[in-house]
Amino acid sequence: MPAARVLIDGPSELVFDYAIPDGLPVVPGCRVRVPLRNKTSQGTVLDLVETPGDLGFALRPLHSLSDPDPLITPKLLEAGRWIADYYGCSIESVIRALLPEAVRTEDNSAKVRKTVILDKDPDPEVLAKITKRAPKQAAILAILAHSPDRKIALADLGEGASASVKSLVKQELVRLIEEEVRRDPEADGVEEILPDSPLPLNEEQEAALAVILELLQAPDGTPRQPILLHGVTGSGKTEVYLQAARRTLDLGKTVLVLVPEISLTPQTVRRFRSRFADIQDQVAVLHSNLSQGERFDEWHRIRKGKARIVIGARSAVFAPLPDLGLILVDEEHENSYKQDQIPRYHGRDVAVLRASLEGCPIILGSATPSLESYQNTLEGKYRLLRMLKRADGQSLPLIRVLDMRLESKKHKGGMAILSDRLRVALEQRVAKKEQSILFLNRRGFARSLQCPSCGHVCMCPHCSISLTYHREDERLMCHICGHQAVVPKKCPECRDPSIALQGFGTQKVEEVLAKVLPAAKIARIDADVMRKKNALRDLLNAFQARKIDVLVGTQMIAKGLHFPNVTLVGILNADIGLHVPDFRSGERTFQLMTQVAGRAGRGDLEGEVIVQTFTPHSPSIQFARHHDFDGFAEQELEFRRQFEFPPFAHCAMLTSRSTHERRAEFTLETLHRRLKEDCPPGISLGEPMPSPLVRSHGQFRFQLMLRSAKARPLTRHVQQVLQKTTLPEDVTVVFDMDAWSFT
Ligand SMILES: Nc1ncnc2c1ncn2[C@@H]1O[C@H](COP(=O)(O)OP(=O)(O)OP(=O)(O)O)[C@@H](O)[C@H]1O
Ligand SMILES: [Zn+2]
Ligand SMILES: [Zn+2]
Repeated sequence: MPAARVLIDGPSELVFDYAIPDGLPVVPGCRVRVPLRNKTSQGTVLDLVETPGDLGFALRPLHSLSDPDPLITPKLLEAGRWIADYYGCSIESVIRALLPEAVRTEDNSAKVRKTVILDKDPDPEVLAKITKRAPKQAAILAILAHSPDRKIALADLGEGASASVKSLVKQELVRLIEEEVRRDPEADGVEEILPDSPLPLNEEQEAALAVILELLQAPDGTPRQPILLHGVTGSGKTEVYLQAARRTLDLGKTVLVLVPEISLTPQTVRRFRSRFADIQDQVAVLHSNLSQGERFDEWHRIRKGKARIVIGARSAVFAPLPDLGLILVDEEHENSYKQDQIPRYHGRDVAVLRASLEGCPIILGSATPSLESYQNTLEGKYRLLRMLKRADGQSLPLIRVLDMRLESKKHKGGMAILSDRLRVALEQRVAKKEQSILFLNRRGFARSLQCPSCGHVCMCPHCSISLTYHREDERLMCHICGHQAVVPKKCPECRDPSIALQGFGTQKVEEVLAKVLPAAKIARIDADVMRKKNALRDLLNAFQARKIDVLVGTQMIAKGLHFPNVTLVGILNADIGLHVPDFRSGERTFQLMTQVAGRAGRGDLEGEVIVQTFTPHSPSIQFARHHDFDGFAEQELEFRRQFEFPPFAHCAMLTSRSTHERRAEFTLETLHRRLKEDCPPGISLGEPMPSPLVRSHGQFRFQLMLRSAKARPLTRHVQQVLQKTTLPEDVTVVFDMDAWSFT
């Protein structure tokens, strides 16, 4: 007799076996009610297990199914197990991600309303009788006959109608049912959706779509290689996604679209809504502002196959779509796909896994592919498709790199925010009624030491990343190998004593602009604006309507914006991101520059990009300037190979945190010592050291980097050590596999 192995809801991760009552169709993924001590609890069936006959006691039977169908499909459950194993987290934490809170709690049960339905008109004779004897009932019949779909909510018939309806039901003239109503997140109708139709594709798009269609139509069970679609900014990737999605729906299958963050990609979402305006009720957009009730309804609409296109950020990778036919991952290089809380999965990587389990094609698209995905194409794991021309026939914008060391001299040692060149370019645009966007690079934080006159940055001699400045003890430290140096009194390069920290914010930029461009309308997008509901959308709409001349923002607005009247894009401090202690800093700078530059010249007008930097010769800036992804990738991959960084190794972070500095440090040192004992071959263990952000939210943080060509042995080794180590109560230890953040 198989028993059900049930994971009980709740933080304690209890797992018990229960006997299955006869005839109850229990399968893995089902939600069940079970007896626990003297109460009833809910849980999720993880597995069916054979119990030995001589257990010596009888297993308690489970009570019932909470839902007639398994809420987690076998494939999603399998993906869940993979995540737990790969990222070293508990299956309970993964189940929480698979089944959102809103779906697990029973209080959010579907909203139903009583609805009266008229299936056929009553005989004229019968009707005549009713009209005479019961005019109220006759009136209800008349209303129904004229209602859309010949049905109406009981509540809409007004008070006191239920007795009449009851009587009509008794006479079998109408039916009364309980109908589920959708809590429609778009019901407030804030945005009008204008339908649009497919564009005739150009040659490159046609070729890309043909490959995707071939995979779509391949017989079930054919292995399908993931596709990396490298298309330059404005090459029309979205159009390819839209047409591939339509074909998938035509085949009777469903489509999952992952975007970096819904609030940051309003234009992409709007294009999907417009293209599928004819089947608007089949489109589900999962964003973080959904109420619990709305989330519950959308989730069930998806599971029942009513919503056949799902657009969402990383957690949508678990959307319970039946018959999944296609997965699209837009801007696959974006680091927001990595979840920064347990379970710390990477949405793109889980999407690739899910596609392989579901046997469906997956397209990873980007103008600046991640080196991980690109390396996978070089190794033949993924297939590379390219679109190197802009869809509208325009050329890629001209990029000018401005050496800010010269500007700084002009401003007598002070930091120039706006070069003369950029200021003049802005003035010209304002005069011509063309629009400009200015980006301020705020990735990481300016903790590296950079000389304002020559641009020199203090680097680690062993790791080729910048050293981090620690104010507390006036030291520079490498966050990979632990190398330490004293803060130089003069720039080692040019002897300038004003070597200093740099950093300014969007607000400061707005102030400066207001002074130099008094006639211009200037608006700013930053974290403050993002916190207000609809503020971003309203701002972008105003920009679209040309009510704003200059838009200032951080790179968080760089994604997917398409404004034909923008002819100038400025990047104020292109190299700040280069000097954060992160081996991906060069890659991020290249991506940022390319993406941001791609916002210029997207209409009939030609675009210009001005990049201000203290390190004009840095390779990421030069390759971006020449729109040379391959050149950049070749050089950067060589560096990663030499220093054993991803994609040539998996890189994990172990972090300890506590309000108690010594205890956090001591804990990590203990773990380090234990990790060192019988460390499996192939794992390279870094040294424990303070995190770059050594104090955050009142907690002290220490970190340790681990690298390994193979992921599993690393995760297992760390898990084993963690399991046999008792941590002090006030210390939290976090393990992050394939880490994307090193601060
Ligand atoms: N075949 C086509 N013919 C004409 N215009 C097209 C075609 N395909 C796309 N476009 C238009 O070109 C512009 C850029 O396309 P799209 O935004 O899809 O590019 P993208 O590759 O997704 O860009 P990005 O990566 O920069 O966000 C859009 O205005 C789109 O409507
Ligand atoms: Zn210098
Ligand atoms: Zn180092």
